[in-house]
Amino acid sequence: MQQFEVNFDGLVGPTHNYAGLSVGNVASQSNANAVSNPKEAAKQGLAKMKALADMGMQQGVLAPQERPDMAMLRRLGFSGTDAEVLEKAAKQAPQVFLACCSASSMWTANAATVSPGADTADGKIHFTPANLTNKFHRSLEPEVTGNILKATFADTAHFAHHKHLPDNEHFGDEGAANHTRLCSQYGESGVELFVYGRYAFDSSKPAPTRYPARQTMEACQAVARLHGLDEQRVVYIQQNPDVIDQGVFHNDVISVGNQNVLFYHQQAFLNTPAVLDEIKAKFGDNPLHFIEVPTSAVSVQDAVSTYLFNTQIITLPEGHMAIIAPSECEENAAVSEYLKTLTTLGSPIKEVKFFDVKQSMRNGGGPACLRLRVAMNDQQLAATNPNTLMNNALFARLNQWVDKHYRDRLSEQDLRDPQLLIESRTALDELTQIMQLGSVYPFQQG
Ligand SMILES: N=C(N)NCCC[C@H](NC(=O)CCC(=O)O)C(=O)O
Repeated sequence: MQQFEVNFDGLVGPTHNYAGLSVGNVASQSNANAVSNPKEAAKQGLAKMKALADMGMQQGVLAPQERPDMAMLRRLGFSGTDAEVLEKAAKQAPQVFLACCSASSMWTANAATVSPGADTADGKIHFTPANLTNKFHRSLEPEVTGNILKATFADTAHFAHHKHLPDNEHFGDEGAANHTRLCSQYGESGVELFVYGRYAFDSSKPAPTRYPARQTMEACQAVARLHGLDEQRVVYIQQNPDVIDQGVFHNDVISVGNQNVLFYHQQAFLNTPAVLDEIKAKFGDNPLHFIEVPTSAVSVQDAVSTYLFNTQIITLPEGHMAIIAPSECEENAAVSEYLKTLTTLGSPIKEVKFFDVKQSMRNGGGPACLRLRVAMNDQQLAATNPNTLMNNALFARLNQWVDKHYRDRLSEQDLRDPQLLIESRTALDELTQIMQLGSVYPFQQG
């Protein structure tokens, strides 16, 4: 039986824009009100997906969500025709309106936490959509995320879907962005690392003071329980509150792992030596590589501005690993210098490949934010909706679809245009046919 890690990247939605919605996310805040280019954003994402597929990787696509979120605007009391709802919301509550327009579901590292069958009690792949409670615009995602995941991984013989955790900050959950799995081979049982920023029910514990900790310890434990994980193969790690206060709003901004490699910044975690000891003990005797990047080589500030750790570490069919980095890493002297030495350290990482995902980076989303990892075997892959898997035909079809429906310029003013809502729904309706997802969107159900 063959084993793979399949990356499911989020397709950028037609309303991709910069609204400064994420307090604690430096890029989001500093690009507030910049003019976006949804067409370019979607194409940058598709180019990355195609490049990985061309490297021999299994690559999937997750559909974007319906925005503006008309159901939410109506739930919040804006009434009338669709055009009237948009107009009233934009005028009376501009920040609420902008939140309901965000294309943030593109960052599928926050779509869900996924545990492969090798780790779960029943041998199925388990999915729990993230509730994303800390940011209103992101809290709009989990229901439809669940629909899209079920349409992509429909076969209940292989896949188990849970409801997202309670919509409350006590169970704040940001999905795979705070979850890493270490293993020797993808099909063998691994050690799952759950990283949290604070304790919800114990205020005596350390917590950041400037920016929010989005993920709680209690949420991590709930997901591990739901997925039927063995506690002897789970490590709960507290993120260093000082780095959250410097803009590390998710663990995947300061640490990333793949198979037997954990790549992390010196300041990423609290009590690092104890954390590493626990990982080693639970991982067992097979070789394990900890690559710690010292502050003297790369500052936390450079890590945040270049997204050195929001890289994808992938195992190529040839057997060695490559690191997929945003082009910002190449443009920063300290980080590009570090990456040159990284491939000579004797670890499995032998290659660095740079990608331009600037449209996403300006909102604080690097290559790793754009993908959800699902480790699976060939039977599970065969049970996955084949129309979501990247190949030459799907790449060409999705590029055509983007060309037909997406704008190349979007400002705050444009978001209230009722025509944009019609364009977006027309595009998504067609997409559900291309990807054979069924009626996953509220506008298709009402
Ligand atoms: N690190 C990972 N895995 N994901 C990155 C998510 C970026 C996203 N940005 C935003 O939602 C900005 C939207 C705006 O400001 O318009 C967020 O902060 O949740």
